[in-house]
Amino acid sequence: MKVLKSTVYHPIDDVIKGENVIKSTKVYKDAKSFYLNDGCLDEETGMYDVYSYTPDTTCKASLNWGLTVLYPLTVDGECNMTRGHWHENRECTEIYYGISGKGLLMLMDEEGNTWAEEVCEGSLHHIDGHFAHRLINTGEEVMKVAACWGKEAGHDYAAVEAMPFGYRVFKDKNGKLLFKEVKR
Ligand SMILES: O=P(O)(O)OC[C@H]1O[C@](O)(CO)[C@@H](O)[C@@H]1O
Repeated sequence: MKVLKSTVYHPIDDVIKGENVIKSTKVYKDAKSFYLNDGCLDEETGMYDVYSYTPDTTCKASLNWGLTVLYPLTVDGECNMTRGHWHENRECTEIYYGISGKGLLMLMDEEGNTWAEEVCEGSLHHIDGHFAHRLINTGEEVMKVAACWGKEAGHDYAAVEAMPFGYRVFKDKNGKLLFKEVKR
């Protein structure tokens, strides 16, 4: 029997490396519209990195593997977060796996009801395809979260812009979290 080496590696304390892995970085100038106020950060500040491994296959139900690395920053007191999206294909679910750091997985249903799950090392999260999702780093360390989702899922950002998440998460000097309800 032929035994092959994997073409992709994801050491738990590192990032995904190998064939068909793409890294994208969101810098402040492209992320500032997500926040309530301008944090006056340098425009090129790296807010988060997303590594995506998309296997080379024609199978429609193929899965992607990803890693989000969210830096411990605040923007005028608001915790650093991903843009957030629904899947274009609401039948596609996603699983998140907390690797390190701590934060929240904010979820919102199609009526706008918003809640969150605590994300920490080892936490596993199933995201229903009908829920918008966003990661928020509420800690003092880099937050790393792995994800597995269907290649056919797509990203629907427009729906989140039309109906933003119901809360914003701020942190005071003592690290106490404050959840501010968004008026719609
Ligand atoms: O594009 P957004 O909303 O910033 O989200 C990035 C997220 O997208 C994914 O790559 C796939 O849903 C997640 O792993 C990651 O957290």
